[in-house]
Amino acid sequence: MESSSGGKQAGNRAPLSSSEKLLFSGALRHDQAWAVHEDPLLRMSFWSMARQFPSMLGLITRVAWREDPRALIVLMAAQLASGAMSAFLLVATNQVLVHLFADGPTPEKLREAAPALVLAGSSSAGSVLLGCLIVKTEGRLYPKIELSCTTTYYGMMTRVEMSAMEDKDIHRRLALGRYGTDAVQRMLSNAVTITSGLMSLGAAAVVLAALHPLLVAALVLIAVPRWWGAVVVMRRAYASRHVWIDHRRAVDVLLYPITRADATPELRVHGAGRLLLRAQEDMGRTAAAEKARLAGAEARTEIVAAALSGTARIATYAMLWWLLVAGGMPLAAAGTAVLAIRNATQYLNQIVSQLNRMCEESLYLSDMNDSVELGARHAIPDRGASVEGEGVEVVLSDVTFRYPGADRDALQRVSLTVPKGKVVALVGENGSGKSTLAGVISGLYLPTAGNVSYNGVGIREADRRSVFDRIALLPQEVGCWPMTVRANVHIGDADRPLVHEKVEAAAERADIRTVVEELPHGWDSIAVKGFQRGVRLSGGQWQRIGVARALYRERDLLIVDEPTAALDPKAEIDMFESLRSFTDDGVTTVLLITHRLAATATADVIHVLDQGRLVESGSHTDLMAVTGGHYREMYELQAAQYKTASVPPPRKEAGGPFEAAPDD
Ligand SMILES: Nc1ncnc2c1ncn2[C@@H]1O[C@H](COP(=O)(O)OP(=O)(O)OP(=O)(O)O)[C@@H](O)[C@H]1O
Repeated sequence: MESSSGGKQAGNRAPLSSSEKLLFSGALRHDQAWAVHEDPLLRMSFWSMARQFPSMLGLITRVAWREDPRALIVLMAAQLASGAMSAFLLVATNQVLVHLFADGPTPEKLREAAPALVLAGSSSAGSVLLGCLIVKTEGRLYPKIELSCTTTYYGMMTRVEMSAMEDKDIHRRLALGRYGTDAVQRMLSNAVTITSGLMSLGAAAVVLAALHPLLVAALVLIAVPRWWGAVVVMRRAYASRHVWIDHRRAVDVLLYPITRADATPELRVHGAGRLLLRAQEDMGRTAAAEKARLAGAEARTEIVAAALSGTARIATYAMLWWLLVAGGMPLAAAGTAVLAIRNATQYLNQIVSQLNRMCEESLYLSDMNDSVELGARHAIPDRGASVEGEGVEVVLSDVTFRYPGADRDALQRVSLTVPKGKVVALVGENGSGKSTLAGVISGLYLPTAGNVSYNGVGIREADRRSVFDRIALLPQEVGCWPMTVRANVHIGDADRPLVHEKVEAAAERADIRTVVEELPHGWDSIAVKGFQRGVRLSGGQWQRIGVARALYRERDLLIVDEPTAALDPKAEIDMFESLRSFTDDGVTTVLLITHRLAATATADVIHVLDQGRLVESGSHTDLMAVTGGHYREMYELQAAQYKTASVPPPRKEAGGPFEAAPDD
């Protein structure tokens, strides 16, 4: 019955507000892990959850065993003992009641009840101590499990092939695993509570069965409506949460830009802020109405469950009455039965609610296991032949590359050599495949067909770490890490110890040292606003940090993709001169991707790409000699832009402020 109500809730979407229609052309639905699990959770029934419990317990126990077997043993033993304490407490309570309800003078009854009282007190004290031991052991075990899962998961993510990250489905499955790192800890906590609950419930059931077998049946009758109510309410809570989360996140999406400094001018000048505020009010009202409707439904379910359970309870007390009067049950046994039923109902509620949560967490944990396995299948191999020798020569033979899911090749049968100690330029129109080719040359992408070799070692046979170890990258978009400016340079060679003098030298060559040293906190400035010592660097300054990072790395092949896009003209000229000088040692190679053809003119070799094909190669002079050639055409187009002899005069408007003085 619970699954059907869950399904009904899933269909109960809050009505669309006019703001959602205006801004999102419908409801803004998120593509997140919880959204992926929405339907499975809503379909899950209590019985399917109960059936899954042993396998979930197995899953979590294996993780805990791997991290700290001793803590796991202590935890399990403490739980068993805690269940035993519950049983002792009930039995002792029963004995106390037997003695108190017996005939005879009160002092004597109390004396006889004393051993049972001591047992009851010891059991309670034992339960408390065991509870403390459980808390302490959990505190020892949980962080270890979380740390290990986090390290495993993020470690896997850093080793996955780029092409797997580019594959939408693989990336989505990999990314889903992120939620499992927290889930594992919560799941263990759920498992602990459920196991303790089951132990205590078992103890209560044994005591009830010993008092009278019918009492166990009565317990089930009392409990079933409560379980039903709890599960229905929880299913609705899921549905409500998902409706509400989408809404709330949509509101967050709207409100977030208001807090951002870079959005401020448009918000104020264009009135965008008022539009966003109106939208959040509008959507907030819709969400509130939906929540109120769900709260009403929950109240009705509670009433039905309480009425059914209450009726069963009355019937149980009537049965106890009958057993007392006609069946010869002692009053003490009836008292114990009432206590056992009350305790058992509490344990049941606890088990249902924790089981429900555990099922949700288990979906995230199995996502994490799935993504770690998937990541291992797509991991960059960490063994193979090492790339030896001074400098590196890269040879591409008939390389074709297609991005996962793309319907055409980004590179088609490209063959070229990137020789040692030279400046090699890659040019071509937007989308012609330059960055893709740089990705293939750097070993980030494996060719779909053809081969790439480094000093004669093929990419498929090479130990990729030794390929990466030969390369320094300066990508189009420099990574802006939320750490100090110093660390932002050092991250270029993160496997080696930080050497501040080297950081300074690299910054000097990248012409950013003075800028950094003039910051209020110098090299200790955090390169993101919003933190203490935080600073905001400009686009051009970040580009120079990127250059410093690549220089700090000091490797044989420096790949620079559009290094000057954010630089002013003087900095651009300096940058190209500086790049050229790196090859002076005759070993370092610079692979330069740029649209500024004035810079490529001094390159040793220029490769021209067009729609993924290599169409021309040679020096500037060679390529300019090709009549109707791609390179020559592009070069002449750019050169023409700078011949600015004929800047158009301002438009004449009668009486306007820029009207030229009439010729006399
Ligand atoms: N991650 C990706 N997934 C799918 N297709 C991609 C991806 N990156 C690039 N492409 C496609 O591959 C082709 C080559 O893109 P690439 O970025 O290599 O061109 P480019 O010459 O560097 O362009 P630009 O000068 O604009 O930087 C383009 O058609 C582009 O749409």
